[in-house]
Amino acid sequence: MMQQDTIIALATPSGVGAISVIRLSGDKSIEIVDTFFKSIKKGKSLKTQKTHTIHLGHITNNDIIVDEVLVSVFKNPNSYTGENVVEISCHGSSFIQQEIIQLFLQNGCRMADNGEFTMRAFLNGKMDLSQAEAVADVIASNSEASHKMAIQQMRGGITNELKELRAQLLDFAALIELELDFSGEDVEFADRTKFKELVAKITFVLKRLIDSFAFGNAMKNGIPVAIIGEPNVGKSTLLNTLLNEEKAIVSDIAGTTRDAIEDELIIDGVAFRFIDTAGIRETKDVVENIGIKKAYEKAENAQLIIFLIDSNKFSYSSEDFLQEIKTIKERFPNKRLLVIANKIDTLSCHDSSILQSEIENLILLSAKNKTGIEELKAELTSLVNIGALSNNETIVTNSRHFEALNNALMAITSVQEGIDLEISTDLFSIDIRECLRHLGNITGEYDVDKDILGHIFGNFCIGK
Ligand SMILES: Nc1nc2c(c(=O)[nH]1)N(C=O)[C@@H](CNc1ccc(C(=O)N[C@@H](CCC(=O)O)C(=O)O)cc1)CN2
Ligand SMILES: Nc1nc2c(ncn2[C@@H]2O[C@H](COP(=O)(O)OP(=O)(O)OP(=O)(O)O)[C@@H](O)[C@H]2O)c(=O)[nH]1
Ligand SMILES: [Mg+2]
Repeated sequence: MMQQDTIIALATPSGVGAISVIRLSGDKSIEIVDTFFKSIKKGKSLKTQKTHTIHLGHITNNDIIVDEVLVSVFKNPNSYTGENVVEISCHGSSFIQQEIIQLFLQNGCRMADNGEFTMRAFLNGKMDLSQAEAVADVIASNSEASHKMAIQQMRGGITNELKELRAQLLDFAALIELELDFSGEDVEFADRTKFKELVAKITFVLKRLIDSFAFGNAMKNGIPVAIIGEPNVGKSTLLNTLLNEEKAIVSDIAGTTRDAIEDELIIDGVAFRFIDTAGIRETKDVVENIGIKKAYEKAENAQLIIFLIDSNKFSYSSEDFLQEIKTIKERFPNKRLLVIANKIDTLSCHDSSILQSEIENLILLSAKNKTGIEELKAELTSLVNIGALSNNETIVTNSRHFEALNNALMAITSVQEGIDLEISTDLFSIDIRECLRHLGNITGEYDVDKDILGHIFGNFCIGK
């Protein structure tokens, strides 16, 4: 499916830089650039150059030199898009970038849409859809973990995981459908034992991939960590200390924070999204109550909860202190909870050692004096199991893939039920086809809906 137009876009960020790259793709890209390119070697034409070669010369317009440039030539089908591609590396002035792009727009090119280079790479079979999607993730990755997952995906992670199983299922689908053609004659082409094994294997792999999504999604977008506790315990101070920035207002007035305030911090290659919330207490203030409700919601949706208590509370009453921890644990029975005693600087050494010894797994820190912060960070990273990442297991991070995997699992479960109930083959052959369709959706194997492509590539930047 060859695209007709030759497209052009700035591949590097707009604005001034040392060098900028302008990229063209399409049938006519080489000859269009050739018209305005004067090689330093007299009479050298780009059209006769080999693929993957670089040429020094000038881009000229009506004999006026626009810039001295390096031009790279990639020839169909040996390029990123699979089409003829030309890249012009010019000096990174905004004026030069615009002059060159305008020149080619007036001479047979059109502006590329968002992600159109990568969409063409997909349409020309250079990569499958899940790999093309991963290109956007690679560009967006901002931590070691998100980068690792995106690169793995771009290299075909999920595709490789499913390719073989899908091919085997396809074979069975064909055999079973063949049986249907001979339905009167009671023949069995498909080996039932092998088929059952395959269905079990597919179910197993799908479940593992589906299970990886919660982790993968959190790692990609930053693991949400809600900071909650009573007013004035130092939640906003902790947020600011972690971020090393005066992000939230701090004051000794109880009820300072109303709205949830959040920002991302990368610790040991993992992105965490810390969410400071309104202090939880009984109040008649309408706005404050909205904030408190929100605090509970944030905690509910977070992956981890940091529960902050003022250490001084322990000095007044260790029972109240313990009761508060108990209450919050009961409120969030299914959450990872980190209990932190703050303002440890105001406690005597004696009191803090009692505190430490009496309560298990308590982290003591001073958000204000920045002590105990490294211990907290170490605790946070230890709670995140990045073992899966280092084992190079495929981790699903894309919600479109997650949905397709769930649909495929539903279909294969129906197949399994069909086998168990020994219903006639023609009934579950539909479910096999359904499963194949959903698996094919991930890689874009079947005719992909134009809207879906538009949606996927519309989120890319221009020039990618
Ligand atoms: N200058 C530049 N840098 C870039 C890209 C690009 O398009 N241009 N890329 C864009 O994202 C990435 C690299 N990806 C690329 C993937 C394939 C091919 C390519 O030419 N493939 C051919 C030939 C392979 C060969 O024979 O060496 C092919 O697949 O047939 C180029 C870049 C990152 N860096
Ligand atoms: N001594 C001491 N004071 C602290 C510490 N952390 C915070 N504070 C002080 O405690 C007061 C309340 O701090 P905030 O960070 O605004 O408390 P908060 O939990 O966000 O309060 P609300 O937003 O009202 O729920 C401020 O005066 C801080 O300076 C600490 O570690 N030691
Ligand atoms: Mg606050």
